[in-house]
Order: sequence, then structure tokens, then C-alpha cells
Amino acid sequence: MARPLHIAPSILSADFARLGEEVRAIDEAGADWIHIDVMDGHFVPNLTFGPPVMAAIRPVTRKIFDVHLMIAPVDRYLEAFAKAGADIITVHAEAGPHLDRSLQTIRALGKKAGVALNPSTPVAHIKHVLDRLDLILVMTVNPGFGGQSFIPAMIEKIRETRDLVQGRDIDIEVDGGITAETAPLVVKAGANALVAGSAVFKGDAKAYGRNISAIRTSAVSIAA
Ligand SMILES: O=C(CO)[C@@H](O)[C@H](O)COP(=O)(O)O
Ligand SMILES: [Fe+2]
Repeated sequence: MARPLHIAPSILSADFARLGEEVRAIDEAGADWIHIDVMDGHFVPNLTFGPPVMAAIRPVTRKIFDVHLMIAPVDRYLEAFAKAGADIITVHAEAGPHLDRSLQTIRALGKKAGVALNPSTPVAHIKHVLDRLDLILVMTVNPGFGGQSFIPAMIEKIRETRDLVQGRDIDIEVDGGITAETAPLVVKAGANALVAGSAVFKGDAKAYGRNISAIRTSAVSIAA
């Protein structure tokens, strides 16, 4: 049976001066998860926010906090993000020397564990940690910035990931350049969690619901 579809707006594209209101707006607009991009200026060439900002927006919504950590080394920060209200914590495959240990730590903190694969990272990298995973994030752009173009070669990688996890309770998430146009392609290939930043946070808050629906409708249309 097909896994449920989750639309996860990335607050990287929100107006940071009104972050709480923006989170409330996407909650009311029908977001399934709230995607939180944490960047360290080292693993990726950009800086965003950390646990205190996350803790500040935690009371605004009960939706799943889907936390994408672009931090290396990552292990020393896992507990802080768990305490700040993360539900899913995703680390990059290259974010530390001991991926298996990082994933064990996340689950020991009572959170769902995810691994993110950069566009150039082979799917085979995670073949031996599947038992530790709740989610695989296939990056469809190079991490670091919102508003980049979807990399078409990632379609084949999503298929490969889907084949690898067959029969397991693992979500396949995609992140980068997801729009109403690319959504059906990634869902057809096997993705069931779609991150979208610039395609959701365009126009004013009244448009967010329409933007989310447009992605969901086109994603579902291909699945039907
Ligand atoms: O992790 C990242 C970027 O590194 C993403 O979550 C972006 O925030 C997605 O933005 P769009 O490509 O949807 O604008
Ligand atoms: Fe992300």
C-alpha cells in the first residue's frame, strides 16, 4: 500500500522577522510537517538558526517538526535539537565519521531518525544502516540555499532508494526545487514526503494554502 503523502514547507523561505506568524500561517494552510533547515556555515555555505529559535516556535504549532541538520560534526548537537522540540532529526551521511552511532543516538533520544544524501552521495552509502532509519532524504539540489533548480538526475536516485527500502517502514523525502511541476515526477519515482520552500512561501500568507494545495494536487494526480 502507498505511504501517506506529507507536504513539508521549509521555513528557510519564510519572513524571519515574523517567524512565529509564518509558522502559524503554514500550519493553518495545511502543512503536514514543518521543515526546519539548520545550517552551520561549514558543512554548507550558509548560516541559519539553532535550538533556541526552534524552541521559540515550538509552541506555535503541534505539527511534526522535521529538522534537517546541515551541521558537521553533528553528534554534539543532537540532544539540544531533541530538547528544542524536534520530531524527526535528519543528519547528512557525511556529517560525522560514525553515521550508525548518530542514528542510534537520535532514536535513543526518542526521535525519528533520518539520513540525507547529497546529490553526489551514492544510495549504497546507507545500505548497512537501514534498520536504524525512519526516513531517507534525497537532496534534489546541493544543500545550502532555497530557490535552486531541481536536479533531474535525482529521479533515478529516488527510484533506487525506493527499491532499496522495499518492505520497510521508511519515508522517502525529497528536498530542493520541489514545485507543482516537479512533485509528480518525484512521487512517481517513489518519494512520499515533499519539502518545498520557495514554492510555498510565495505571495502573501493568504496564498500559502493555494500553494500547498497545488503541490499536493499535482503529486496525487500522478499517483492516482
Ligand atoms: O535544505 C534545503 C536547502 O539546503 C531546503 O530545505 C530548501 O529550503 C528548499 O528550498 P526550495 O528549493 O524548495 O526553495
Ligand atoms: Fe532542507
